[in-house]
Amino acid sequence: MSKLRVYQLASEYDVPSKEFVDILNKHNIPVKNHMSVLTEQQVTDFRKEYKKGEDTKVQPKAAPKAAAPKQETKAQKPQQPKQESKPQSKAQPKPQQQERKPQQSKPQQQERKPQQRDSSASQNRRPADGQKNGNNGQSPQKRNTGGQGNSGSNNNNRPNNAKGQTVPNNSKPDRKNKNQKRNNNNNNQPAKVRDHSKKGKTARSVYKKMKDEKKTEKLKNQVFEIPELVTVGELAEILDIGATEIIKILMMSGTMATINQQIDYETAEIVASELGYEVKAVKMEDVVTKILEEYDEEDTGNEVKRPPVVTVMGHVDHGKTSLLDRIRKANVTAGEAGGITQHIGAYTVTINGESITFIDTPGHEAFTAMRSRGAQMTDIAILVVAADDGVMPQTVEAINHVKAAGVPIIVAINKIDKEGANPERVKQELTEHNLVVEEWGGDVIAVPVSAKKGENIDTLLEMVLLVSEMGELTADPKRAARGSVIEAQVKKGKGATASLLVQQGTLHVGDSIISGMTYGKVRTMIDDKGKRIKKAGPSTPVEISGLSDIPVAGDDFIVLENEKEARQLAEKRREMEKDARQAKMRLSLDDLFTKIQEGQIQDINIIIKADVQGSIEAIKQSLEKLNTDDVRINVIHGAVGAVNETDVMLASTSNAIIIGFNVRPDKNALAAAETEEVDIRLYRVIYDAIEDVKKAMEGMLAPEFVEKVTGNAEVREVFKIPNGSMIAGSYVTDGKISRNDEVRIIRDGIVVFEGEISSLRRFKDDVKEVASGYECGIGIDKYNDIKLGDVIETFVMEAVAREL
Ligand SMILES: Nc1nc2c(ncn2[C@@H]2O[C@H](COP(=O)(O)OP(=O)(O)OP(=O)(O)O)[C@@H](O)[C@H]2O)c(=O)[nH]1
Repeated sequence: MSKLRVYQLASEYDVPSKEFVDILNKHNIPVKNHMSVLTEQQVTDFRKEYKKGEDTKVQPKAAPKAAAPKQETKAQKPQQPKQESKPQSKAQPKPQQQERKPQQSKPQQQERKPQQRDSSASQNRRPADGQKNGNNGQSPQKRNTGGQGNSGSNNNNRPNNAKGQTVPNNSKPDRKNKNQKRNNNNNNQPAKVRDHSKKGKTARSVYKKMKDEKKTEKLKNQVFEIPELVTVGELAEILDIGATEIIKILMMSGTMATINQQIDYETAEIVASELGYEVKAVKMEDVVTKILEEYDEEDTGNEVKRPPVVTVMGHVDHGKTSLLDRIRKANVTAGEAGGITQHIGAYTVTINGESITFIDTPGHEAFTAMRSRGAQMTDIAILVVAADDGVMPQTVEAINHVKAAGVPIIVAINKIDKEGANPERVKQELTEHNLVVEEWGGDVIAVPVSAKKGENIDTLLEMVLLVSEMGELTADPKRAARGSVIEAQVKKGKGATASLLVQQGTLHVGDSIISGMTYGKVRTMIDDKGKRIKKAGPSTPVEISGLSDIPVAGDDFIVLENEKEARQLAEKRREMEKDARQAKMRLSLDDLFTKIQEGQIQDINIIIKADVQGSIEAIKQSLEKLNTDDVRINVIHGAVGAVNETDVMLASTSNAIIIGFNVRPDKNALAAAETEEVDIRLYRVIYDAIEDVKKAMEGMLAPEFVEKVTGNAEVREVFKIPNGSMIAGSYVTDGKISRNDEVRIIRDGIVVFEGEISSLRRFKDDVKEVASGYECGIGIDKYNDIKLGDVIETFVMEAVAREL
C-alpha cells in the first residue's frame, strides 16, 4: 500500500542505508540512494530472495547474539545464509540492538558514525515519538497527535492560539515519554515499541489525544503546498507541527538536520507522508515565470513617455569619457544647485525639459557583457568617432555589437576642433560598415562635436531625444518596479549596494526585490546627485542598499510582495539560471544541420577573425553565397586579430559561431568559449572553412580529424646554429612539446607558420619531449624567421567519429 523507501527497508534489517543500497543493487533492484522508493514487487522479491539466503550483509541481524562482537564481524558475512531466513522478513525489533554492536565494530569507520548516530538517535528520541504516537504503531497519526501542533507552535511561532494552548500539555507528556522510552529502549525497536505507550495514558492525555486526532484528521484532508526547497522550520510551519517531529523523522532516515537546514521537496514529501500528510510541490519556477510573464503582458494602459537610456561607444581614445564628462558637467551646473554628482553607474541629464539617462561605463565590452546576462538597458548608442582618426577596429566592433543588439546608433564625430579633423572622411568610412548618414541619403544621424570644447553637445542631445521620440519609449510608472543592475559593490557602512536602472514601474524604499540570486528590501535609495530619494520612476538610475549580497551587473531585478518570497525566488532562480545556461541553445557546426532540420534556426550568425582584412571579406562573401531559402548566414562581426573574449561574448549573446582564419584564440577567449560553450573553428585555408559550413548546413559535416593542442612554448631567445638554421630558446608554458607533434608559430595571435619540428633539445641532448615548466631549444623545419615573444604551439590531429 504505502511505498517503502530504501532506508525503511534497511532499518528493518538494521543495515546502514548506504550499504543497503549496494545490497539492493546486488539483488538487481536499481536504487540510487536511501530515499529511493521501492515498489511492492521489489520489496516482495527482495524478501523472498533474501530468504533464500543469499550472500548479503543483511544477515547480521539474525546473526548470533552478540557474544563476541569483534570477531563476529568478519565471520558474519559468510554465515548469513543459514540464519536469516525466517525472522528477517518482518523486521525484528529486538535483536537489533545487539546487532548494532557488531556492526559498529565493522571496519568501515565512516559508515559507522552515521550508523551510530542513527541508532542512538532513534534510541533516544524515537521512543518519545513512539510513545506519543505509538498506540497502534501507525506512525503518521500518532505522531501528529502527540507532536503535532504543539511542539510546532512551540518551536516556531505562536500565532495560533489554539495550538499555543496545547503546548504545555504536550510538552509534559513528551518528557514522560522520554523516560518511558529509555525504559523501552532496551528491548525496543521504535516502530513496535509504540504500542507500549498506551499504558501511561491518563484520562487527560487521552482526551487531548482525541482532540489532536480530530485536528489531525482535518489537516490530513488538506493538501499542503511545499516549495521545492524548504527549511525544516518552514516545513514544520506549513504542516503546523513541531520541527522536532521532522528532525526525528529525518534522523530515522539517516539525515541529521537542524531547524534551519534546507531539504528538498522529495525529502519533505517523505517526511510529510510519514506524518500522514498529503503534500504537493509548488514550483518556484512556475511562480517566477508567472511573475515575469504577468509583467510582460501587454500594456496596462497607463504607459507614459520615459527618458531614453544611452550608452557611449567607440575606439580607444576617441573621446568617450570626455564626452560623458562634458555632458554630465554641463548638466550639473545647469541642474539642481549644490548637487554633488555621485558615481552610481549612470546619470540623468535634462535638456529642453526632457531627461536622458547615460550609462557611465563606455565601451561595447561592458555593453555586451551586460547583454550576455540579459540586460537590455540601452535604447540608443552614441558611437564616438574621432574626426582626426576615423573609423578604427574598435569602432567596427562597437558597430557590430550594437547592431547585434538591434539598438539605433547616433554618431558623434568628435574632436572637430582638432587640426586634421576630417568629418567627411569619417562619414565615408562609416558607409563601408553600412552606416549611411542622413545627408548622404541614409538614416544615420551624425553630429560633429568637440567634447573638449563643448561644441555641439546640445545638438547631439537633441538628436538623442529625436531618436528616442521615434522609438516611442514608454513605461507605466504605477507598476511595481523592474529593471537591471548597472553595477554593485560593498560600501562602508552600507553593506551591499547596487546601482539599478529602473526600467519599468516605480521603485520605492521598502520594496522587496530580487536580483538574480540576491534579494532584500530597499533600505536606502540615492539618485545620481547623491540625494536621498524615496521613489524612482522609469529610466532612473539609483543606488540602493539593503540587499543580501552583491548582485551581478546585467542581472535584472524585480519587486515582489515580501522579502520571504523574494528570498525563495532568489534561491529558485539560482537553479533556474544554472539550468538555463546549460540548456541555452548553443550553435555549433556539429549540430547545425539537426537544428536547421528541426527548424530551430533560420539564421546562422558568424563572427570572423582573420589575419588580414582581405580574408574576412573573402570568407564573408563565400559564406553568404551559401544562403538558402530556409537558412541565412549573417556575418555579424569580422575583424583582424586574435579571437578575444569580447568576440566570444558577442558570439554567446548572438548565438554565433566564430571562424578564425590564421589566428588563434587568446587564453581568456578560450576560457570564455568553454564556459559559454561557444564553437570556435580555426582554419588555415579559406576553402576548408567554407566547406565545413556548407557541409554542416547539409548535414554532411564529417571531418575525420580534430586538432588537439598538446603544448605551448614561449620563445625567449633566438639563436643561429652553425648550419644556418634558427633555434628558438623556449620555455614550455603548458602541456608538453613533443618532437613528433605538428607545430605552428603564433605571433600576436596570428599564425605565421605551420609545419614540423626539426630539432628538440634540452641543453645538448636531443629529447623526445619537454614538459611544462622547462626550457628547451626548438628548431622548426623550413622556417627561419622565429622572433622573440613568438608562441610555439604543438598539436596532433586526432581521429574522431562525428555524429550529427
Ligand atoms: N582636441 C580634442 N581632444 C579631445 C576631444 N575629446 C577628447 N579628447 C582627448 O582625447 C583623449 C582621449 O579622450 P578620452 O575621453 O579619454 O577617450 P576615450 O575614448 O574615453 O578613451 P578610452 O577610455 O581609453 O577608450 C584625451 O586626451 C582627451 O582630452 C575633443 O573633442 N577635442
